[in-house]
Formats: sequence, C-alpha cells, structure tokens
Amino acid sequence: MAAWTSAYSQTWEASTEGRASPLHLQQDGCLSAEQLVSFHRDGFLVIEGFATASEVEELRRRAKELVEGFDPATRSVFSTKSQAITTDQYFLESGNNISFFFEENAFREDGNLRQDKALSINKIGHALHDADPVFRRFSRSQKVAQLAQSLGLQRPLPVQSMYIFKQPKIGGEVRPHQDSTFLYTDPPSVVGLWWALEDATRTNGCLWVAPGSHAKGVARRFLRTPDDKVAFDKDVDYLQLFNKDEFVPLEVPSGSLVLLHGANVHFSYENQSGKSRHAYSMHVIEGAPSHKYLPDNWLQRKGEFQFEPLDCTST
Ligand SMILES: O=C(O)CCC(=O)C(=O)O
Ligand SMILES: [Fe+2]
Repeated sequence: MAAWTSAYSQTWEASTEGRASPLHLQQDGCLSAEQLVSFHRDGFLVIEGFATASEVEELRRRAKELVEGFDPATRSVFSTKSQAITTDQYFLESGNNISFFFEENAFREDGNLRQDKALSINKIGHALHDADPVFRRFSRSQKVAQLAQSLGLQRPLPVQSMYIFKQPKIGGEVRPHQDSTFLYTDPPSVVGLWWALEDATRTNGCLWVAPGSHAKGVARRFLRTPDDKVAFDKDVDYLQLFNKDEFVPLEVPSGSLVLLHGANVHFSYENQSGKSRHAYSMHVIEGAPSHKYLPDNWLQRKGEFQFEPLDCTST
C-alpha cells in the first residue's frame, strides 16, 4: 500500500486482508460485492487507478486549453460561503454550458486579478460531460457507464460536471454539504463521481468524508425559485449534526475515483499549499421513470443539450 493510504483505507485494507483488492475495480470493470457493501455502509468508496495516466493528462490538457480560450471579462466568483454571489444568470445558465468561476480570493481590491487567470479559476462547470468533446468522451466511456451500472443505476443519467482546480494558495474551502441537496430526485439517487487528476493530500486540500453520514438522509435542498433565483430551503449547519472528528481524509493518488453517495456529507479545506489539486467530478442520477428529477432543482437544461443517459448498450 502506497504512502497515499488514508487512515480510513488502512482500516479497510486490514479488515479485508486476503480478499481481492478493495481499492481497485475487478477485472471485468465492475464493483465487487464487498465494494458495494462498503459503499452502501459508508456512503463513499475509493477506487484507485480508475483513470489511466494518459486519460488524466488529456483531461488536464483540455482544461488548460479551455482556460486559455476564456475571456476573464465575463467573470463570476464561486463561493460556498456566500451563495448570494452565485445567484446570477451566469451561474443558472452554466448547467447548459461550459462556464468559468473564479476563486473568491482571485481578485485584488482594485478588481484586477492577483495572478494569471490560469491560477485564478476555482472551477469550470457544469456541462463539460455534454458540451466538450474531450470531457464527453471520458465521461461517457464504457468503463464509466459500466461502473454506474454496477452501482445499480438502471439508466445512469449524468446531470452535472465540474473541473475543480483547488489552486495553490487561494484554492477555496468547500463547506460540508450533501450533493443531493443540489440535484434532488424523488426518491434521492445522486452519486458523485470524483476523479483526482493530481495526488490529493491533506496538504493540498483533499476531500474529507463522514462515514455513514448518508444514513441520516438529505438535510436540505437548494432550489431555483420561480423568479430564477436560488436559495436553500432551510439553514443547516452540518458541523452541528456531525463532529469534525467524524470526518476522515481521502488522500488518494492521481487517477483515483471517489464515489460519493448523494447524502454523504463531505468537504474540503482551502488549499494553503503551493501545489494545486485538480479534480474532475460528475454527478449521475437514476434516469429511469421510477425517479423524478425535480423541476425546482437549480440545474435545468434549456436549449442545445438535453440530459442524455450514459450508453450502457455495450457494457
Ligand atoms: O473537490 C472538492 O473539494 C469538492 C467537490 C465536491 O464536493 C463534489 O464534487 O461533489
Ligand atoms: Fe460535493
């Protein structure tokens, strides 16, 4: 086991000694029965080596290109602390396209960027998996479809994707939250697929998850109001519901996939280190008629791209 192993996965490894690797996919590209048990028990699962080095490289290169082609005059700041900033039209429309969100601390008081735009962007979202050919290819690859199916999704439907930079020094904190808050289906079905595109460590702001937190259900929703604003339906302080010491760090090497149950509570600290922590994340729901994607979710598709399921015909 490499030096990456977090406190959590060491425990896992010890308790599964002698069995097939709990940290890798099976040869057939599916999750093992043990991995499924672990995912449903804990609300998350780490799979190392899911993306190859060349896939990681390709996604990183493409993100770099997208940023190079972006004109920072059209600016929007991403903040999980103050959602008010994200209520603008740019945010709402980003569910349909490729939009760029700056780090909160990217700007000087005079409004100019502190550093190069390539080191100032918090994330790109939220339709990379549909609107960009390179992200589309990876997101809709057979191995991703197979993984989604092996999680039990009948009609895996990706609804949101993000390239997250977690920039050196200014990479913002992501406050504790549940992904189903933002992409609610009735009944809930969201699974987050989060790929490390660089080694993620405690130093550069890895994910922290509360094992078992999904069992308490989804605490609140983030809604699009009838006048096209966004708001939470209630105030929830996750750190009152969970102690900080219930969270474990997921220190994972580049190429790892972290699966997050939609009700899992997770967060990441700001990145105070000099190293970035790039990640690509895609949220998938059950797209079968048994599950309804609610019309008051903030992310609604209009125009060119409609939601489109992963192609499971060849898996
Ligand atoms: O990358 C992070 O720090 C948080 C990402 C996240 O919350 C997600 O992808 O659901
Ligand atoms: Fe999340």
